[in-house]
Amino acid sequence: MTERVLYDHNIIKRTLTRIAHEILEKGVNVHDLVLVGIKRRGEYLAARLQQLILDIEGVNIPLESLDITPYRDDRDRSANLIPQIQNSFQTSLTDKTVIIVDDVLYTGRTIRSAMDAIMDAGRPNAIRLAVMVDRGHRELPIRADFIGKNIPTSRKENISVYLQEVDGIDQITIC
Ligand SMILES: O=P(O)(O)OC[C@H]1O[C@H](OP(=O)(O)OP(=O)(O)O)[C@H](O)[C@@H]1O
Ligand SMILES: O=c1cc[nH]c(=O)[nH]1
Repeated sequence: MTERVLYDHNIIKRTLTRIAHEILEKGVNVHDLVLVGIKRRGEYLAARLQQLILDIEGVNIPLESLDITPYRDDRDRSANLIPQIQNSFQTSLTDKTVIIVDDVLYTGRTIRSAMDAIMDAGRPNAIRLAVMVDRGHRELPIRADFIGKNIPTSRKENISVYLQEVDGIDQITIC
């Protein structure tokens, strides 16, 4: 199938700026926020949000990245991988408002894994979710609090979020 560009660099930039403002408008104390970007592209989106919030509010919010692999529901459960991740956050998440950041929200399984990893590391006051694209087809009762673009898809379609830091270009495509 042909790959079609839906959104370019300018729209991605504008969308992230809007999400940064929405996060700040939510009424939480900006000093209680922690961003957790899901590897791999969520990590870079979270870093961009961190910079935007610094530009807007003058506050440098802690940024963490998370590899959810040990928490996947299709992992080999005989391998005892979970303890390795328990101390992987530099920032204490207890009593914080943790904002998980990812590029695409689909079945919701990645976010379920991320929430388990976060809960194993501490007891946040709240966990919120920011995604660049919500493509639907949830298999779990998970929704995003901050959504860049809602892109209705069929299961056969594929959404790709390309980022400068990883792919050398910013664009969102469907194929
Ligand atoms: O809601 P879900 O069904 O869990 O899907 C969303 C996840 O799928 C993609 O990651 P993928 O597993 O393809 O790995 P990648 O980040 O390396 O692209 C995407 O980056 C999200 O993290
Ligand atoms: O736990 C997970 C995470 C992502 N994808 C899955 O299928 N399971």
